[in-house]
Amino acid sequence: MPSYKLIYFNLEGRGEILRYLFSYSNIDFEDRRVEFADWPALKPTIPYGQLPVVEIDGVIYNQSLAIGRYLAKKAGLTGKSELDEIRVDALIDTIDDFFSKFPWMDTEKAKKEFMEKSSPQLLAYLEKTLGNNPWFVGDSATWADFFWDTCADSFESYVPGFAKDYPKLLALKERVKAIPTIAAWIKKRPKKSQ
Ligand SMILES: N[C@@H](CCC(=O)N[C@@H](CS)C(=O)NCC(=O)O)C(=O)O
Repeated sequence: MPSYKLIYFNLEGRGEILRYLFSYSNIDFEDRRVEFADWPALKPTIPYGQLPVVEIDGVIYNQSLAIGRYLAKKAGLTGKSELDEIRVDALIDTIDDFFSKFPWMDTEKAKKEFMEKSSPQLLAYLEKTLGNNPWFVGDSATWADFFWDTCADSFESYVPGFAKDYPKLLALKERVKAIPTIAAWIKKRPKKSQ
């Protein structure tokens, strides 16, 4: 088994999907959390100067979704057919587009306004895709379900209740969190949350 070190800030954000995927598969990983004060010194040593990265047997790999897809493949979480893989990737990319546009560094007011204006399109799409099924794609969980949960937790920490009118999407989050290996991770992870 290779050795894995996840390097990310001391928050959930873009690192949490990788922590979920490691945990889901019971893969041991070092969860290195960088303090913001230490980041300027570390940044020039990181490919493309952004986190998260994962060090696998001493080699650094960047881009959270490239790493996520690698881990999801190992875990059988990318979809059961090639066409299901398209559906899973489309969900991942759609949620990621939204995550990238969210004004993380702006004021609380700007975040709330962004959410009010832009989230209905995302949430309606996600709810329609889910329909009355337990998971977004196929008859079992994929990493798109996990990604929705981790990203929604980040949005929720800034704009509480942003998805309150979408009970099926909230129930999906609960289903993800109830998966035993994910529940075990959530129980043991640092309480600081974003
Ligand atoms: N597409 C990249 C985005 C990475 C990214 O935006 N990382 C942010 C934190 S979430 C970062 O490293 N910010 C610090 C910086 O750019 O100096 C990924 O998914 O890994």
